[in-house]
Amino acid sequence: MATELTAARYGKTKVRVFRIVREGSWHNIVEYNVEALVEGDIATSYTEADNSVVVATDSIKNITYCLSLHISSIAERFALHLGTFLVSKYAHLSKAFVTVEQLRWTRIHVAGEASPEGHPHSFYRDGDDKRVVNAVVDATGGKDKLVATVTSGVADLLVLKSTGSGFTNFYRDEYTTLVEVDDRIFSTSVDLTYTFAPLRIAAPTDEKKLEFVMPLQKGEGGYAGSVWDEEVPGRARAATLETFAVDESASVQATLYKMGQRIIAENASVTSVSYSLPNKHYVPVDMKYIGVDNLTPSKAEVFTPIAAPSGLIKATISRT
Ligand SMILES: O=c1[nH]c(=O)c2[nH]c(=O)[nH]c2[nH]1
Repeated sequence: MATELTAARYGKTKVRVFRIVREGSWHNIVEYNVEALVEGDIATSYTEADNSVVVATDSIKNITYCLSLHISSIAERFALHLGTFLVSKYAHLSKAFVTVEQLRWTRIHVAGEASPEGHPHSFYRDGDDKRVVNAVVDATGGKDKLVATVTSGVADLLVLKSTGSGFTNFYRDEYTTLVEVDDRIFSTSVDLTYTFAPLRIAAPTDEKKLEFVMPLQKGEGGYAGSVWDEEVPGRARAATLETFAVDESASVQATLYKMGQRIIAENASVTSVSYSLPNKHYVPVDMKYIGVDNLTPSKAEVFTPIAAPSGLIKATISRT
């Protein structure tokens, strides 16, 4: 029997990092869940039990912690830093795939407090949605010609509107039982990713590569391609929420497209936007048994949330 190793990638996942950035008594915090996987000349570790080519996943975890000392609040920057480090430090590793999931921590505001920016060291979790960054750092064209592809976005942003949504004029045939409605609940858990133009990254020159800090901020130079814009995550989240709220939704599909159009329009560095939107159905309860009309869409007040099945609407909108 002939076999061949056709793909191989390994690394550490679920590396949990919490970092305090101390500016005297003023603290900034970030919490990341990190995955860092690598590809390269590692085939013999699978095919010949040759561990000499394996940078242990434990070491990859340790590197993640070390680079955490350089964390800024910009998850993209951290992901690129880690990916660049891995392919620069190890000659035989040619690609790094880094995913950073950032959890929400928002500063608490205390009534009468001195600082309008909030409490110096106290925070709360103000939502279960996460910022998610995927960075691929590719050294296959040479260690001095690193190319990075970055997609960022939001996961698990749960939204609901109680009207301003309908679904009519859909295709009908012998399988159609769905009734047209001009008023319904629209709820979804937004998964959004947006892609930046590929970046060229200056190879680290620092001998001690741990001290190498990514030259990724505006004006620092060292990379070509799109201009890095730290405001994109906030704008993309706001565009998603606001479009969802104000759109007189003809369908999940139509609202999704408007959200994507707005993100592309507002963010020059974004080349494409993808959404994955489950249509979380809420079914009006038939309350005829107590003489209440709860089935007329615009009058319905009592619903059963249906966990499964749900619709699932996906699309990518690209700049042309
Ligand atoms: O917005 C919607 N899009 C659909 O494709 C669909 N299909 C369905 O049954 N309900 C809905 N709603």
